Amino acid sequence: MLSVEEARARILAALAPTAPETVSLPEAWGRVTAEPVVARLTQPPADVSAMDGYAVRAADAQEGARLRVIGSAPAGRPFAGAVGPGEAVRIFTGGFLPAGADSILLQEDAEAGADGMVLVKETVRHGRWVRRRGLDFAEGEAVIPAGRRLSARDIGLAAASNHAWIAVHAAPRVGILATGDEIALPGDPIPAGGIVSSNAHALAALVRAGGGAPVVLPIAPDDTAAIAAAARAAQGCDLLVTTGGASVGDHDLVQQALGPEGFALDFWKIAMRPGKPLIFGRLGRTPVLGLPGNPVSALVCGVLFLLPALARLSGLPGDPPRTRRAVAGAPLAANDRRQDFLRARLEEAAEEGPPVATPFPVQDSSMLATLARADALILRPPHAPALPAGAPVEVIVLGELGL
Ligand SMILES: Nc1nc2c(c(=O)[nH]1)N[C@H]1C(S)=C(S)[C@@H](COP(=O)(O)OP(=O)(O)OC[C@H]3O[C@@H](n4cnc5c(N)ncnc54)[C@H](O)[C@@H]3O)O[C@H]1N2
Ligand code: MOO
Repeated sequence: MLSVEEARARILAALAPTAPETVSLPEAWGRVTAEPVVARLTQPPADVSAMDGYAVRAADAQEGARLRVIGSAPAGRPFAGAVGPGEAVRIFTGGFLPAGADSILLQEDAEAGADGMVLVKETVRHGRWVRRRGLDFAEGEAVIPAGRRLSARDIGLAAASNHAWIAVHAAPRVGILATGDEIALPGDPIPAGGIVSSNAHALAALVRAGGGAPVVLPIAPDDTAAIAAAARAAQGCDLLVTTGGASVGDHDLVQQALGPEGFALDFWKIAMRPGKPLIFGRLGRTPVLGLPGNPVSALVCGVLFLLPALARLSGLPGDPPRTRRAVAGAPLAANDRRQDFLRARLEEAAEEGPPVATPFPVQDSSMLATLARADALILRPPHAPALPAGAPVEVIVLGELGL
């Protein structure tokens, strides 16, 4: 059995970022830049006022001085002339600083007279309230690097630097194929001995959280021909994810079904719990991630392997999920050779210190309710010794992953 780290490394090594495409700014949020965004202008384009007030020469604007107001410079309508000695120009936030002026007299520090003069009530410091040309960024500057997932802030920056379109990696299309005779879609009639399929829906949501576009395929029964046909249909996807049929039972048919289709197995089985019978390989050009059917196993494998795979396909490195330090809220048993991921509640420490992670007492991999209520997964490395309550542990915080 492979370690979690080795399995993840092999999955990532087999994946390449999707091709770039050009999308409009509102579409670009959450996507990963395929090339740097280079500013097409300098911002601000000129020295501008940061406040409403008067553009003045600081040398003239001593407390008690009276300056002649010779014009006005609102944002978008620069004053054409120049400010000479003893003069001022009425200016508003964002207005271009007129020639000759070097500072702004704040409106609150001035008193306009009916005679076209303005009284300086507070001495003006040279350069005060002037935003220099290029303060924010300069034309030609790479304001956003390639390989960055675009935040709302980045979208604003791209717009300000005069880009209406951005080259990003295509959102990875992930085919999701749930298999099993016993499963039915929520709301559909449930066959005798059947259960409702939760995996496809949960995984589709996880794919969205990871920046991908889920393509949920119809459920395939435990029948090699049906599984093969469904998998063939999904070959246009950047990744095919199956759930169920990954284990050793007579009805666990994913490998049997895909074999004759030319499936090349990379590995099967990982030293982890839940999630041992994970399959990874390639069907033609399409990488295939075969997740176990147990709902918690499928989602935990989704966190550990599918999210990094989505990141890699999206143009990011595909780092493992970030772990944080916590302390055990209950004693933990010694672990065997499989790395364990325990569903746990996470609570702030009573006093200062790391949060407290308390595992749910029953960790059966069919139990979705405990997964939904869990805030975190406690990592228990292979062969970890028993730990008392209060001992330090590493946790993956599920909320941080958007799950
Ligand atoms: N003799 C052994 N039996 C099992 C082993 C083993 O090593 N030796 N491994 C166990 C482990 S661990 C897991 S995990 C499961 C994984 O099995 P499969 O991937 O083959 O999944 P299925 O057998 O098809 O289903 C398992 C379980 O999950 C339910 N299921 C399946 N699909 C869905 C779905 N879309 N939504 C909700 N629930 C689903 C299914 O009804 C089963 O109850 O194998 C163990 N057995
Ligand atoms: O690994 Mo299975 O996923 O333990 O239930």
